Order: sequence, then structure tokens, then C-alpha cells
Amino acid sequence: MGLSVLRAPVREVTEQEIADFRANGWARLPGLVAPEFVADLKERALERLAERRERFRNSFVDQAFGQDRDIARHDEAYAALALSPQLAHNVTRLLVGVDAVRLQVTNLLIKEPANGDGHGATVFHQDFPWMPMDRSAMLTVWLALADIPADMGALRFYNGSHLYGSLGRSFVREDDDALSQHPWLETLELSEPIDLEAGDATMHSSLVIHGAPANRRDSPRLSFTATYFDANALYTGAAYGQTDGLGLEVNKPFDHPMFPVVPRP
Ligand SMILES: O=C(O)CCC(=O)C(=O)O
Ligand SMILES: [Fe+2]
Repeated sequence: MGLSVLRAPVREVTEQEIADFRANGWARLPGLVAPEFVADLKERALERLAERRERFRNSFVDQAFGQDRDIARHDEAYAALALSPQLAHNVTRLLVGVDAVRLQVTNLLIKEPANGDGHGATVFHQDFPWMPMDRSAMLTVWLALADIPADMGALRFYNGSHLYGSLGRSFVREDDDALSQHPWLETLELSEPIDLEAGDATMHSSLVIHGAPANRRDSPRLSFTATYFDANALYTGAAYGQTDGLGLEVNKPFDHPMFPVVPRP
């Protein structure tokens, strides 16, 4: 099957979801992607994961979940979803003042059951403090590839925390989660644990504080993420594994095949 025949069935975001995203820094999107398509994505994910089961667990991030970065470069169904015009349209509707977005990265995430030597919790953090973009209009679509009951580790968010700007990096040292650094975050409302079904998604701002509990079920938590940013963002030159050595120019847009502008419908 060629790329051209694959069209990802993504629905339009609602006005209420846009309002939720703006107010809370994230939104829940039930049934964002049609179940048949997601069932195929799940099969593809399991095939890839079977090939690369044992992983290094060196960094603090690796202790929280496994990653298969840039999966959309290796798999046409993931590419069809990540480059879906409808999805890009949804993303521009959520972000304020953004007409077009680039794809930053895709990722297949696996959180193994905590029993034994599985993964731990994802500590509360913001995504933006790591990024070499000069503006924070950026968000991640986090799609459940199979049912994810709350105790399997769906994300939780500090509602409204995206309104406080960049609060610093996490995953750098032991105990440097956002709450240790900023105990006042506890005054904000923590979103309720949510049960996601395959095809449900959350979308979160790069500035909202989010984390996830360990997986207390006996099967792995499987999700796919795609992160998008304002196509007008300029490269700051900040050191970042993904962008170092790509030849990007400081104070210029991310005009590079790694960061395609996603066409809208
Ligand atoms: O899936 C997780 O536990 C964390 C994912 C995350 O932090 C992100 O997608 O920004
Ligand atoms: Fe994150």
C-alpha cells in the first residue's frame, strides 16, 4: 500500500475542546481517530516493539517510558496520521494566533507494567523548556493505541499551569520534577484520572505541567504522540539532540525536511 492511498480518519475538534485547551492547557478528545485505523496502528506498533524489546534505561526519561522516536519516518500509517491535514487543522485551531504548523517529532511510547523492573511514573514536567524554538505555541497529540484505563497511566495535568510561562527543565536530576521545584503548583487543580479508549486522545500545550502514574496493569500502555509547533517559530540555537548538526540557522524558521509544514484541508 502506498502512502498516497492512506488517509487517516481524524475528526474535527469541537468548540468546547478548544475552550478546554485554552483554559486548562490540555483537552480530552474522545474518538479523535477512527477505531479501525487505530487497530492497525496498534498492530504495527506491536510488530516494531517485538523487534526491539530490551532497552537501555540510562536517562530519567527512560525510567518512565520507552520510546521509538520518529516512527512516522518508518511507517506509512503513522506518517499518514502525523501528516493528516485534518489533524494539522485541529492543532492550528487550538493554538492561538497560529495559521500553520510544522511537525516536530513523532513517537511510539510504551510504559511497561511497574511490577518487576517495569517503568515508573512520568514525573510532572513541561515540554517547552527543552526546546530550541523561540516561541511556545506548540502542542502534543497523545493518542491511545489500545484502551488505557487510568491506572495504566493516562496523563494528568495541572489545569491552567500553561499560563505561568516556562518553569524550567525536569528529567535532569533526581527529584527535579516540577512540583519539587514549584510547590505552589499544588494550589492548581490536578485533572482527574481518565480512562481512555483506543482512538481517544489528549492534546497538551508545551507549557502545561503534566505527568503520569506508573502502569499498574499487567499489559503495556501503548500510545503514539505527534508534536507540532508554529511554522513561524525561529530556531534559537539552543543545544538539543534532535536539531544539533542539522545546519539550521539561528533566527531563521525550521526550513528542513525534518520539520515539514503540514498542509491543511
Ligand atoms: O506518556 C507519558 O508518560 C509522558 C509523555 C509526555 O510527557 C509527552 O508526550 O509530552
Ligand atoms: Fe511531556
